[in-house]
Amino acid sequence: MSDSSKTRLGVFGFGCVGQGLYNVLSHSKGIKAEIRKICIKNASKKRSLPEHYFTLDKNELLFNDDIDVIVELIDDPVAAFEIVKTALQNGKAVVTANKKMLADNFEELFRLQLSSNVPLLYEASCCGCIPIIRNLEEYYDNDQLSAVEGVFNGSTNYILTKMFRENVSFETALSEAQVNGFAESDPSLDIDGYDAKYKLGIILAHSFGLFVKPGQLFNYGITHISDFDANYAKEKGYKIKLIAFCRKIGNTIAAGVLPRFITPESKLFGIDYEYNAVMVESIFSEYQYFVGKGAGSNPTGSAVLSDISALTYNYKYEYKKYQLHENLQVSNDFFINLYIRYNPANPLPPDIFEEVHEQYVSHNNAYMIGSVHFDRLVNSGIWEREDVNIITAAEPGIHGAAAAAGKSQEAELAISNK
Ligand SMILES: NC(=O)C1=CN([C@@H]2O[C@H](COP(=O)(O)OP(=O)(O)OC[C@H]3O[C@@H](n4cnc5c(N)ncnc54)[C@H](OP(=O)(O)O)[C@@H]3O)[C@@H](O)[C@H]2O)C=CC1
Ligand SMILES: N[C@@H](CC=O)C(=O)O
Repeated sequence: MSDSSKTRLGVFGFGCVGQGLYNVLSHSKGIKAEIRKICIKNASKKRSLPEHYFTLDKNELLFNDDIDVIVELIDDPVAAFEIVKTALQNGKAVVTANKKMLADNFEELFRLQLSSNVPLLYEASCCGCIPIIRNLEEYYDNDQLSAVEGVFNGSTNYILTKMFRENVSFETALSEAQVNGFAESDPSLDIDGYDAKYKLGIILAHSFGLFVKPGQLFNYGITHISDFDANYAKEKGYKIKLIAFCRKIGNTIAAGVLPRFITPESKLFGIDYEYNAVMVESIFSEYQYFVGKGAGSNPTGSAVLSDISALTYNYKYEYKKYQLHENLQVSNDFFINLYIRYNPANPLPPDIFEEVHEQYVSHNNAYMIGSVHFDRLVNSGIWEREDVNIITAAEPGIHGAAAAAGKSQEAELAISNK
């Protein structure tokens, strides 16, 4: 017999996260919730729960009066969007972990929450069990944020840690990330920086009130990192981590996903394996760091459970930064310090660097480090070249055109004063 005082859950998906949710829920004492039905895709898979839990028919959950909350944990973003939309339209609150589905349809889902007055929660979609979205919504509701950045993808961090700390090959480390359930079903989403970008899109809405399509943000992954790049990092005492960043510069937000050299002094240096970290920089509270497992069955299941619990006290996102109506926009009109390694037989376009701080040329490899206008980088297409790798310098020096103009004026003055 079921207890009618419990929140009744209809769960889509019983893979890594779905099973994590089941496990965490069955060990949680405080929460009054029970799984009523689980919709899966493949009838032939062996399941760890009795058969009566499962169905292949989504309508058995979506149009079931005995189900209060839909928990969407599938790996198909298109099917997930239909499920989430139908649930909200039919008055069922939704919890999801699906960052691609959210990022692709964010504004529509925001408007659907308003028109249906039904909550959609998605803490698990960003950085596993780190409670970043609710903190951005609640704790930082009045503090003015200047930047949010960090390690937003567990698989790439796991792969880079394995490569750097244990000398494991990229391929072996990736297959371990897959076996552990960290990687997406299509792992190119992880290693090419798309997954981190989807999370960045969600974080942009809760940090700066912006709804940005994934196509508006530049992402560059970790697949181009060569032995030469790894040795360069090791000689300097650096690690390499995939970093998602957004930084307010005047009325624009500089944002993107790129690998970055991390110095031992950085708080991100010790964030290894599947751990994620989010640095929040704000005017009044200054720097704060959130650290936790960014992927995996139980950590992600616990973030999903936390949202289910939040629904029991009628929590919903208010999109407080969006309500501020600040005149902000994401733009590539900013400067950033980059390391660009290339084959000296195929030189870089001459105008790619604004200023060169360091350069090296040998028979097979060359690199330059210096300040690059981000829009010029994006439009150059050099990021498509097989011989090129791009890593943000240890001091990213992200700044706007005004600061750059000020700097060159200063330089001119310094020269004329000599
Ligand atoms: N793994 C992780 O660490 C994290 C994952 N996420 C996100 O959580 C979601 C789930 O990931 P994960 O558990 O790893 O994925 P898995 O591949 O482990 O599991 C996917 C599940 O979805 C089911 N499924 C797929 N399509 C449908 C459909 N159309 N209808 C019903 N069920 C369907 C599959 O069914 P069947 O079992 O029959 O094949 C399977 O049970 C993804 O959006 C992912 O990005 C978020 C944070 C962390
Ligand atoms: N594939 C993702 C899973 C969690 O979001 C990752 O590796 O971070």
